[in-house]
Amino acid sequence: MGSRNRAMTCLISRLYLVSNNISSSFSIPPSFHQFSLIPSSSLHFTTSYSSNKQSFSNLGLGFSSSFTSTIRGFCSREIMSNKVASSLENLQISDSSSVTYLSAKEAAEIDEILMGPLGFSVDQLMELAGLSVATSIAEVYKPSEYSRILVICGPGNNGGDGLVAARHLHHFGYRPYICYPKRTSKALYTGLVTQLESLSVPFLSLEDLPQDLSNDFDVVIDAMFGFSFHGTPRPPFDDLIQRLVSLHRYDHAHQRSAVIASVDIPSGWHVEEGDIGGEGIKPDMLVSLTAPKLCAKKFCGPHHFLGGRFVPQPIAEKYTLNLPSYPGTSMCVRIGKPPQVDISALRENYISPEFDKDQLEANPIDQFKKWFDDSLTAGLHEPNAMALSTAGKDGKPSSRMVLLKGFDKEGFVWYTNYESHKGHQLSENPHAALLFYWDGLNRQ
Ligand SMILES: NC(=O)C1=CN([C@@H]2O[C@H](COP(=O)(O)OP(=O)(O)OC[C@H]3O[C@@H](n4cnc5c(N)ncnc54)[C@H](O)[C@@H]3O)[C@@H](O)[C@H]2O)[C@H](O)CC1
Ligand SMILES: [K+]
Repeated sequence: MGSRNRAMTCLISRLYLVSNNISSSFSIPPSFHQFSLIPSSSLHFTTSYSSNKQSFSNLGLGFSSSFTSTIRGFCSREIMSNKVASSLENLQISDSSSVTYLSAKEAAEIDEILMGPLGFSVDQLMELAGLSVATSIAEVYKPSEYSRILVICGPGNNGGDGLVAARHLHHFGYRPYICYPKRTSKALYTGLVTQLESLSVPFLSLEDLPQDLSNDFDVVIDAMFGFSFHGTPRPPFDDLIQRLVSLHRYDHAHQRSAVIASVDIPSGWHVEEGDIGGEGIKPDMLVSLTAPKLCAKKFCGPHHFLGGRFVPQPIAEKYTLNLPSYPGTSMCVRIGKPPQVDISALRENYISPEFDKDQLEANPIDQFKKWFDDSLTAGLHEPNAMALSTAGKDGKPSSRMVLLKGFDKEGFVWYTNYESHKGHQLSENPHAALLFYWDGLNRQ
């Protein structure tokens, strides 16, 4: 007990249609082709279950004799197509080839405009930049596997972003360590250091750092230099950059090495030309801020994110910025294609509380209600989404997602058009199956 397999009890495995008169009251609204009024009538299923707990997996549900004829328009085709178009636009813009890249001069100009006529303070922008870095890391590297994070901070604002990111990562459940060898005495920076010290985040000196960073850290955040870097790196950053370069070599020699996440620019790279000699660091993640700089075109790692969700319209217009939209309330958005993955390795090890037959409600609908309430309380996304599987008289099965519209002792209700594929299949063969998948509760 305790494993996902056992906890995932199959609550309803088969629906049984008692009545065959489905076709009796089909009515397709005349405007169907214009308004996509999908539900012209409801298919209403009722249960005929056994109180014997053993028979759960053979639960039989019957077709309701009280056949309701509900018509519910939910979306006009025009609205739908606008929505689809705008999501497709976002997808296209996420293609890195259409995104705007800034020169070092443009990036510095934008900074000046933001902090001049547009009324922002550097503290504000740095806070948002650092939060974007922390959320980007949290999107890809989960604290359960990548808890130990070394943040190497440089002398300028890029270093400040690193200090802010470390604070947020601490609150997200990671264990950050800071290496900040060239500190400035400005109040903004001393404040950031005090905040981290008050959280007992350790500061490591250069001497404290192990030569091989992979032994002690899962992620190294490169917050050494941003868009004001020029020339070749001076000590002690030259050596620190070399340690990150060796991580890449380590990666080839061993199975697992610490991953590198660079803030805005991979440190040591030319801001516009990129890794000129080809001997620089090769980050796994790059979090571009405001808009990617030209060097980001040369970034080949698997995770490119954009952060700094503070660009006002006047700036976007002046620099004709073409950037991906941030989803919902997110502080970061992925640029470009998601990384190629080995599908066979996509597997989570679920650990669930024990669950056995003694805990089951005698009435399967009561059990369903318990679990459905749990999924609502947990705030799961669309807990009423269910896979409906049907097969026509040819026996070929089809599955699709539909939304549960209600349930009671009589059964489960959803709406469909009688002329739909599922409508036809159900009229030919009244057997069907429903499956709910409540991710996050490890239940189906
Ligand atoms: N609008 C935004 O997107 C914001 C971005 N932020 C971050 O700020 C950096 C740019 O910060 P800035 O202070 O201008 O410069 P850097 O951090 O890149 O570094 C300047 C620092 O480095 C020294 N330096 C330059 N070259 C070398 C070298 N070859 N060797 C050693 N040291 C060097 C220089 O003397 C300075 O001391 C941007 O990239 C974002 O990360 C803001 O946080 C918010 C707004
Ligand atoms: K950097």
